[in-house]
Amino acid sequence: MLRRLSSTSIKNIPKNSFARRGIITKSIRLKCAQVHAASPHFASTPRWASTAAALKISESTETIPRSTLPSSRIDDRKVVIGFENGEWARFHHMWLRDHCRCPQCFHSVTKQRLVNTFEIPRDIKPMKVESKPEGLEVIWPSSQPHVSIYPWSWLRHNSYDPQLPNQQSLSSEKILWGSKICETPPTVAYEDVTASDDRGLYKWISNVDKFGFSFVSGVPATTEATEELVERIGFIRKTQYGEFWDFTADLSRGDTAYTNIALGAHTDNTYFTDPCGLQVFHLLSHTEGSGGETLLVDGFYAASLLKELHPEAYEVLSKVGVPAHAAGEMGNIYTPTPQGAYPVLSHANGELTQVRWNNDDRSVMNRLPPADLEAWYDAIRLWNKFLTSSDSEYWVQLSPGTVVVVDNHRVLHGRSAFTGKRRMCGAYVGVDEYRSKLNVLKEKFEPDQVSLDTTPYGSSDGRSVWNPLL
Ligand SMILES: C[N+](C)(C)CCCC[C@H](N)C(=O)O
Ligand SMILES: O=C(O)CCC(=O)C(=O)O
Repeated sequence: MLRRLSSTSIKNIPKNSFARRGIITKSIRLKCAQVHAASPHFASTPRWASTAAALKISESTETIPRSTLPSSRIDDRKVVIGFENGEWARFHHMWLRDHCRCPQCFHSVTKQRLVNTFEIPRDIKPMKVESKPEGLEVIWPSSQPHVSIYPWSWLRHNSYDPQLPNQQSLSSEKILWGSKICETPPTVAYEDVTASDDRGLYKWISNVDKFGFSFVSGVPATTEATEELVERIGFIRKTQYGEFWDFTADLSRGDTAYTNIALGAHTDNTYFTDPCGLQVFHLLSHTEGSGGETLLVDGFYAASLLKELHPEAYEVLSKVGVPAHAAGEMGNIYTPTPQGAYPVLSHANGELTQVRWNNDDRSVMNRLPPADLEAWYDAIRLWNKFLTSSDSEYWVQLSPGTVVVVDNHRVLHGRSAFTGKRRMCGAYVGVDEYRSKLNVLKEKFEPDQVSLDTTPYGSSDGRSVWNPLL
């Protein structure tokens, strides 16, 4: 959830002035601090609060005695854990047995479940539970002889009844940006990204995770070096345009990218069920002409402004599916499955997770109830207004040696028209390959507390079976 904490609601801002020049707004997760340059559009410069809200579950009616270990007791269908700080959580017996991660129940190398969930009696109940230093020990009934141990930090992280606060958030903060990002664009040097210790690679991918894009400077202006760089993130995603592309304005493929016309801010692959995660561009040369500037727009930033100032339009863009196609070559007609199922703004758990927008590739809007049609067009007009505002647009002239990688689920890209001979190369990487690499590098450089707490007795290969991502 991206929220801004401020003493002045943004709603006091005049309806049509949406520029938040220079705001860099971080998502609010467990802590929030806002950095912003007061915008002339603000009726009054809001004081951004910074707060680290740590709420305590005070639902418990029990006063659980403080002790060096959490308390544990068996209820009729759940085990109740009383943590040292007074918080408590309950876990169903069935859930505990299903989540045993001893070597018999969970493959310690493949990290796959071995226990047969469906042979666990629905009314299974522990014979005994005991609080041990390494975690909750559960002794299951002799009819189902088994002893399980659940690390305390893992139980707390996975609490669901209730879900305890302050669990280390596994999703990282997002820094939303407008045109002022041009002052400090996220950049990592090629020599760092290609260093064998992967620290620079982690910095690069972390930039993408945080900002939705990042440059790499000092890259040899060759397809070979660029391809190798992309593959440090993950294998290249092959599409109807090939694998690693080296393209120019020759219409060699049935898409306007292979022309010299201007392309408005868009995300690629809206015609795929699963649009690529990353898109990499490296301008190798541009001679005998001009133009061809690259446009980047933070779709999450634009969406956050739309949500604040035109919540009804935000709602429409979050609900109405948009059909799309790629049909520029006789050998294929791509449409997502199901066609028209995916809105401009997708959400999960109430959070904006993906922007899908390419008005050029949009097919016929033939599923809208007639009464909603004008509202949808009004919504995309507002959306376009936010995307194309000088406050949102970040124009940058790429040059040989500078690679840009873009999170195609968040940042829109485009280009200005150009003349002359322009050669661009790059590739797609799947969203899961990108996120997997980020997970692996986080595990290496910034391991989460649960993994740290449990690795001593939860891993055979350096990856804890209690890793909270599993
Ligand atoms: C392969 N390369 C990136 C050069 C061009 C791909 C065309 C992308 C298409 N216009 C879309 O919006 O998905
Ligand atoms: O040529 C460019 O700079 C970008 C082309 C483009 O938008 C694309 O290939 O998706």
